[in-house]
Amino acid sequence: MKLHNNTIRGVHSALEAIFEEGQYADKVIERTLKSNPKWGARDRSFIAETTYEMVRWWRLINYLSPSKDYWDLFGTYWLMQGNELPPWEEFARINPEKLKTRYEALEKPALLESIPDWMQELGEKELGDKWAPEIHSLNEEAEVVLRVNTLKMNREQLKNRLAADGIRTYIVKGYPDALILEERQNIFRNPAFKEGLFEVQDASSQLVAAALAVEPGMRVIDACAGAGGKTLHLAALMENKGKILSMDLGEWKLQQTKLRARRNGIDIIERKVIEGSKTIKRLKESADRLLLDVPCSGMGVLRRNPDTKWKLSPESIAQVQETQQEILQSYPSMLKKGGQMVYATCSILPSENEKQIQKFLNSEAGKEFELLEEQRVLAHESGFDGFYIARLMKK
Ligand SMILES: C[S@@+](CC[C@H](N)C(=O)[O-])C[C@H]1O[C@@H](n2cnc3c(N)ncnc32)[C@H](O)[C@@H]1O
Repeated sequence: MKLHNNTIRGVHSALEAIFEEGQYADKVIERTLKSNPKWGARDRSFIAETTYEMVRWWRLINYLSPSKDYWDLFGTYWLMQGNELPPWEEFARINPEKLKTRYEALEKPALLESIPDWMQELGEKELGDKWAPEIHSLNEEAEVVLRVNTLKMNREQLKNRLAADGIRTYIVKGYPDALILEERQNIFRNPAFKEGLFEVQDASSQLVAAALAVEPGMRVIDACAGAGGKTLHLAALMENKGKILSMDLGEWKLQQTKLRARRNGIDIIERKVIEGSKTIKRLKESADRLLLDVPCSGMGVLRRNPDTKWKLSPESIAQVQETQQEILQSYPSMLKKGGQMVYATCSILPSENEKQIQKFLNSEAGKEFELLEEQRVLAHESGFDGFYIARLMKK
């Protein structure tokens, strides 16, 4: 592949914004591409992919690179990918043989997998033998997975519709609404997206709403709804009949659900900002089903958000664990007796998952609950994101 000076500069400025200004990788890439409308499709995908991969391998690249200069870092990455460097003076400091020898001598797993030392220790402690294959898998590029909006068409129809536009997809057993793109591309530009025929949602994430066993006509609360990915799926499973109360701390997040619901042809969603314990108390025993898609470390979705590796810390994980238990202690009061709830995270750490559920069940608030099933979805076993899903019933 031929390298172009200006696209490499685009990657440099994106990396600068991510590492020196602490901005989120996905937002930075979106902005970089938007501000340079002259770049063609190839240049765009080069910039997006290279930035993501350099963020993912940042620790290893920095270890192997002769300096912290962005040209040295890029050149090192380019060689690591098995490419050759053009004879540009920008790459004069890089010695491919030296780099290869240094790489081959590496033994430290945290360097080889390009993660912080604390993350390696935590992963080993929590997952034992499963950690090595899991982190290896979490370093791979994520696939683009669609969820067909069954309110508008079935999966086969969507598959054919996309095929007519030259977009090839395949299906995987066990995920009834999922279609996976054979080739990565900007699918949001396709008219089928604008018509609300699908959402982009990882296959593991699609298991969450499905686990809640909703039925048309039910009253459902999605208590950590964010921008509404699972809310939309719940509405489709309910055939757009009944009521979903979509709640979160921030109004701006819930606003996004409004637009998405309109595109999806959904009109059973009500939004409510959580203003404190009063909001929760007012909804006592009002829901047939409750989804707690709680905030988490995001350690199961490192494929999609590789910058999480560098933003997380043991302290931030401890803090989010506190929030998870607070939510478990208070929100289930919104569920009717005989109702069911799902607690889910996109983390692979038992301390955010099984251990939180056990702590809840052993507490006063958890006394009335029974654990019906739990699924630990690991990336290296499923091929998709890492998730945890527990279904409980209020007796
Ligand atoms: C994993 S995300 C939710 C993703 C969303 N369900 C989806 O499918 O797109 C967790 C959400 O919990 C929200 N959150 C954080 N603390 C909360 C709290 N105490 N109560 C309710 N929501 C909270 C965050 O704002 C965030 O949107």
